[in-house]
Amino acid sequence: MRFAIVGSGAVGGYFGARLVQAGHEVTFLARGAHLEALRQKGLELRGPAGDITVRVRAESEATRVGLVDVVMLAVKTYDNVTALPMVKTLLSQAASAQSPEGLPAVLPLQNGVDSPGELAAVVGERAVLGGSAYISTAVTAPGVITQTGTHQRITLGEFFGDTSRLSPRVSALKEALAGAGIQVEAVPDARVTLWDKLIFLAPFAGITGCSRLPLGRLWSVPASREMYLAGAAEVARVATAEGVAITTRMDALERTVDAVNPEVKSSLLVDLEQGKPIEVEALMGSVVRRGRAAGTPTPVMSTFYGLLKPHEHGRRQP
Ligand SMILES: NC(=O)C1=CN([C@@H]2O[C@H](COP(=O)(O)OP(=O)(O)OC[C@H]3O[C@@H](n4cnc5c(N)ncnc54)[C@H](OP(=O)(O)O)[C@@H]3O)[C@@H](O)[C@H]2O)C=CC1
Ligand SMILES: CC(C)(CO)C(=O)C(=O)O
Repeated sequence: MRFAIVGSGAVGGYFGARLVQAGHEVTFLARGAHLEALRQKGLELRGPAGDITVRVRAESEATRVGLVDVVMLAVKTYDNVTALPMVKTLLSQAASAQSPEGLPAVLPLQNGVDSPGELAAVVGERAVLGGSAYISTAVTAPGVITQTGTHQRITLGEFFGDTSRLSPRVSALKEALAGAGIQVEAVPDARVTLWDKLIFLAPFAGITGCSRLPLGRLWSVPASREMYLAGAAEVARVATAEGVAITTRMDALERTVDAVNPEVKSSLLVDLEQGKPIEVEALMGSVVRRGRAAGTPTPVMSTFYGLLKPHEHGRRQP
């Protein structure tokens, strides 16, 4: 398959490199020193399974890519404003070459539940899938992506249209990903998995970000634990109010958090500590706005939102 990766950082770079290794035709859209490193030295993956370097095709301009079957969108959500026009260019180049399965398509791998809608506003619903990444990676130097732990998984499915069954294009993409050694789960309705992840992640990012503490210090304090669970219940109620058949059960969520390494910080807290912009809109703002629209109160998530919003741009100028 022909892939373009828009945002070749921690997530896009990792999964893109696995696809290159499996023989797929992959173009990495990147910028700055990372782009130069990808061109000069290739993409280096460091991790528990060993270190590898793959030679890659890296571009800064979407117009130079040519025909693709799948675009993976993996910039931070606050960079969608510059990334979505690139996705539009990539898909419009391939629009006349629609396959019987319904490709080309775009697979967002971002956190939160807003990305498919934001994409659809730019490229139309038909091309848009829903996806989530479960991995812990970071760009640790230009051209270098370091993985912590061994988990790496993509969940994908349809987000618009017929979400009652696995679509042919989801099945085709699942095969390509699985063939590249990526753990992959294909689901009929990606809205469910995106919301299930947000129920866990939004209050986790909120409480660790506001307290500047890793999970373990919070989870052992009953008042903090209650606050996390109240936030999670708010996100779950908003999902239900939107008609999404979430699968998260609160007792199971508690067990999930029990099992998380107590030293783990949310990526939002890591970004805050490093003075980087944070995905406060995609994680907290989205829940607050959607709750308001559905008439579902979100007092805990609104508190996280109000406390984190001033840090939205980090040290970057808005
Ligand atoms: N990292 C992880 O372990 C996980 C991340 N996620 C989610 O995945 C998404 C991506 O996160 P992550 O991979 O960590 O982010 P990164 O910052 O590591 O990677 C994003 C990359 O996209 C680049 N980029 C942004 N805008 C453009 C543009 N217009 N043109 C070219 N390149 C661009 C960035 O460049 P620059 O550095 O110059 O800004 C950066 O290299 C987020 O929504 C995150 O929440 C989900 C699960 C796990
Ligand atoms: C929960 C965690 C740390 C898992 O990698 C995550 O996805 C995030 O904080 O963004």
